[in-house]
Amino acid sequence: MIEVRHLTHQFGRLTAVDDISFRAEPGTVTGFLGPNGAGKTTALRAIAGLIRPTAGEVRVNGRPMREHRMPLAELGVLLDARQLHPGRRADQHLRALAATQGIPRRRVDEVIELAGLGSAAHRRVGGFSLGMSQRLGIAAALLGHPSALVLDEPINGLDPDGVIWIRELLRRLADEGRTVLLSSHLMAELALTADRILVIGQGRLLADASLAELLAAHDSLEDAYLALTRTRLAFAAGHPNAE
Ligand SMILES: Nc1ncnc2c1ncn2[C@@H]1O[C@H](COP(=O)(O)OP(=O)(O)OP(=O)(O)O)[C@@H](O)[C@H]1O
Repeated sequence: MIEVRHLTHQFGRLTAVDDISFRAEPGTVTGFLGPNGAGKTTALRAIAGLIRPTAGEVRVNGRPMREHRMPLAELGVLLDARQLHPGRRADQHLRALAATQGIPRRRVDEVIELAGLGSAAHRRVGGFSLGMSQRLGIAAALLGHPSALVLDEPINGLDPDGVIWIRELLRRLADEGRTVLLSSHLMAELALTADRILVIGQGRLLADASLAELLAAHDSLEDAYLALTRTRLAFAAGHPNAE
């Protein structure tokens, strides 16, 4: 379970995340949708405990991340898949991460297989494509069998097989009772993957609804997204034609 209460984060004068509250529940794939610069990554970083919010709080399985003794077992995180030491081999990277929390080496082999990286495990990550880096990031996120996951744009760079692979993986993880929160710009893909949709614009939460609710009110997730971002953001800006 991921609980976000009145989360606000400012970078100097810029309010990147503005008083958002929501829950991502176990057994559910929750999709975070919003335009560039809406605040998705900042919110995910705050959930992962990588930045301290200006206001509000975030709990993962009942506690802030910094209070968990075995963080990799609580929350798997994929943020910037490219931010790895380029000279390290994929298996070395995963082994080093596993060693920080006493995760056995056989789990490293398991996640390498699960991510389809078997043939690339001994290659240096500096030579990886974006899709391979994403697969490695997902392998790392799964290392500790976490009960919750936050994945920032995990579909970016994946080939068609990879897109199907991650769709099925996220479904399976949710069906196992895990909490899955991912961001994506790919609305058609989110419509196939997510059970619940959070729409964020200019740091604010514009919608928190099940996919079924959104599709009952609109022809597609894309229509729902466009309607929400146009009318709510116009309203927030005091636009006279806003609903
Ligand atoms: N480290 C930082 N320092 C200053 N401003 C930042 C920093 N990180 C993000 N921002 C700003 O905060 C706002 C929200 O950025 P964020 O990356 O969270 O959005 P996003 O929804 O993830 O966007 P995208 O879809 O483009 O990845 C943007 O205006 C961005 O420029």
